[in-house]
Amino acid sequence: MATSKPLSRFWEWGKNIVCVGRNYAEHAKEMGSALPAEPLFFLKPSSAYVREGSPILRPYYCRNLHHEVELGVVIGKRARAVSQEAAMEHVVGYALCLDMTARDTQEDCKKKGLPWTLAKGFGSSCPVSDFVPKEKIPDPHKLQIWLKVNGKLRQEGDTSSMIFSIPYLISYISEIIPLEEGDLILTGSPKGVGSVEANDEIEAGIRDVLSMRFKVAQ
Ligand SMILES: O=C([O-])CC(=O)C(=O)O
Ligand SMILES: [Mg+2]
Repeated sequence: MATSKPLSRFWEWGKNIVCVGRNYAEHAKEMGSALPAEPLFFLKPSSAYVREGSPILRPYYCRNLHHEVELGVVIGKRARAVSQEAAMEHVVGYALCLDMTARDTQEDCKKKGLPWTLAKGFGSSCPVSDFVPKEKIPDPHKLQIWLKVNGKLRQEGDTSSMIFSIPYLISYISEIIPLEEGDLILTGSPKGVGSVEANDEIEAGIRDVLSMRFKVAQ
């Protein structure tokens, strides 16, 4: 049974990967997008996970693969229409995640009014770090997340700049999508997203907590 596995291996049995978009004003601005009045979200399949040691694969139809570094929130207890006040009781921990995006495909989908699945949901579109238990992060809204490509800093953001807080996101999403143990919420990317090529090395981290490395392959 899935739930008998230790939580530190959530990516092996996590079901839903819910990704929040435009949750940092400066990233919405760099994309030329309006600020959302309510959270915008989309899904990745659970087969999108990649762990360190395996490469991020660029889908064959993509010519502009972008990195987005995001704080991931791991759900530890089923959440259905939970209040903001109760939301954090449903969190068991965190992970650092990359929302890998076929940016050219996404632009095309936006123009045609099509869903973002091809742009956001391909295999290996969700690299994840080790699981970090909730106790290790006293305040998830006071974290600095960063990302380097080939040693050069590209993204640096503070989770205090999120437009919608983690309790708000859990409450809002759980009214629409029942969240289950092992599900992961990606909380959106700060500014500085950009392209990666085959053989590039992405390093990303949560300052004072963890870092991770991934190679990009064709
Ligand atoms: O593709 C986008 O810009 C939306 C998104 O995922 C984010 O803001 O993290
Ligand atoms: Mg994103």
